[in-house]
Amino acid sequence: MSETYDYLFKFLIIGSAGSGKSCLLHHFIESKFKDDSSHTIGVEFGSRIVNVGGKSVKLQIWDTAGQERFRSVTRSYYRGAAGALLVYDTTSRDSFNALSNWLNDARTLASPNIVILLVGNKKDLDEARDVTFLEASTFAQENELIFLETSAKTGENVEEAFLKCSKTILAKIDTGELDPERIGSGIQYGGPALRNLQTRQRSINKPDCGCRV
Ligand SMILES: Nc1nc2c(ncn2[C@@H]2O[C@H](COP(=O)(O)OP(=O)(O)OP(=O)(O)O)[C@@H](O)[C@H]2O)c(=O)[nH]1
Repeated sequence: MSETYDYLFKFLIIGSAGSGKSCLLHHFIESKFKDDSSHTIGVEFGSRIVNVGGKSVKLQIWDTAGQERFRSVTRSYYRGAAGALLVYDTTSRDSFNALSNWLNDARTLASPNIVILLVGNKKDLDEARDVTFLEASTFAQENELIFLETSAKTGENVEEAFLKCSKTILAKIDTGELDPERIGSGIQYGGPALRNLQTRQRSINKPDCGCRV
């Protein structure tokens, strides 16, 4: 069955091992907590169509391994991402301290206009909290990131994280700050918009691939 959507966005989930990236993806796709999650080997993939401000958007999401030994593999998936969830664990200062490195990788290896949402996960473990909301929101402000705390266990703010990132990308398309037609933008048109684009491409004698992610 063919899927119809207005846009397709390539998303990444990055951050330290054990911060809950796979559980966030699983909750977003399956609406439940993955309680037997083990370390990701390389990358995993999920996709879902969401409605954002009246537009249907297919999110193509790459969940990357946080372990250092997979860094060279995971880095190769950064290219052409439109959005990223940069995840730390609110109960782990080490995962918070590592954010600058992850951010640097995302900004240098993915699209320069990538929209990044900082996610403080494991919000449900408040008694074990090691990073305050205030210091993380200060970090987010200093680095021009959107910020949310989530729990992949209870599902709190999981949907919101993906939707907020998508909404920001759509707003940037509307203002012209992001150009879906730029190769490597991490954005594709779907449905009628894609057909129009392909017709235009054919008329100027370019290959009809429609693939811009
Ligand atoms: N209490 C609680 N535990 C969580 C939450 N999210 C993940 N976990 C647990 O944290 C551990 C690591 O979760 P994963 O999703 O596998 O972590 P990851 O970031 O994908 O790890 P890597 O694949 O190694 O990079 C698992 O034992 C999860 O059950 C959460 O929101 N709350």
